[in-house]
Amino acid sequence: MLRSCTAALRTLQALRGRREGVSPAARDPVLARRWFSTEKVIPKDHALPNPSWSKDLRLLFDQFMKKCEDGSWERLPSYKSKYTQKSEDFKTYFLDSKLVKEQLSQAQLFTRGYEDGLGFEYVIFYNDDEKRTVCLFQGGPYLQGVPGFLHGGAIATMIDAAVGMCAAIPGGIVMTANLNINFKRPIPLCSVVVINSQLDKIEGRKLFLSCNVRSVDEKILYSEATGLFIKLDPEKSLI
Ligand SMILES: CCCCCCCC(=O)SCCNC(=O)CCNC(=O)[C@H](O)C(C)(C)COP(=O)(O)OP(=O)(O)OC[C@H]1O[C@@H](n2cnc3c(N)ncnc32)[C@H](O)[C@@H]1OP(=O)(O)O
Repeated sequence: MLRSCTAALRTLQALRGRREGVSPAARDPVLARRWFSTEKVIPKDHALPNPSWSKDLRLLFDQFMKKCEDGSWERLPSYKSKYTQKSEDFKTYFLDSKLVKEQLSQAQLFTRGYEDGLGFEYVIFYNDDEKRTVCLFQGGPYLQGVPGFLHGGAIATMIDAAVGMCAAIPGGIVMTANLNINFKRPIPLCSVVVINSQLDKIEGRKLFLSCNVRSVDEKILYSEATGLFIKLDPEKSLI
């Protein structure tokens, strides 16, 4: 815990130490090359190890990557901001698509908005046969609620994201209609937990899911949740 917190704080200090009044491109030759080059920038996949990841998180990541080798599990990539077909599909549910386009150009995925190690560090794996996801999550120092522990809203966010992926893969364009969480034990800051999500049933446009959050050794049950996700109706606008 201490080591991953230290790595996160080092990132923060490095950011704070940057000289003021100098553009990011002037500070960073790699960034400058990207800005002034015509080559296409490949978005960074954040669901991969970085120096802030603790030993526990790396170990679990390696175990799941092994499980991916026979194709039963799949690692889901994750981007800060990436304009995908899904973003395009979502647009059709908004009346004012010009406004949406402007907003989307600046938009970032909420769970990827922090520098490495400070907020949500996670990777989600999906098993299609079992219609379930496993999310390996390390909550950084910026997610504190009660001193030393994760904020309930941060836990809810991560559960929503993990369960949401479990619903979105079979369901397509879905939104959370209901999320019910029981917080049973506080989660220590910078520790690693495993979020297991399961698709229980589909009734028309409704997808019912359940979820639990456990310690790496599975001995502690931190939270349990159920979620209802609704597949959007192409005939209905959201606004
Ligand atoms: C890949 C992404 C991962 C990230 C995951 C993050 C996901 C999110 O956080 S989404 C953001 C939070 N959610 C929202 O903002 C959604 C706000 N809600 C809405 O827009 C709408 O209520 C919406 C789209 C969910 C459903 O609206 P609509 O399509 O009109 O459905 P509607 O016709 O009212 O209901 C469909 C069925 O669901 C049921 N239902 C809808 N809402 C609920 C609810 N809260 N509880 C129980 N049942 C519900 C209805 O009773 C109906 O059931 P039936 O078919 O049996 O009659």
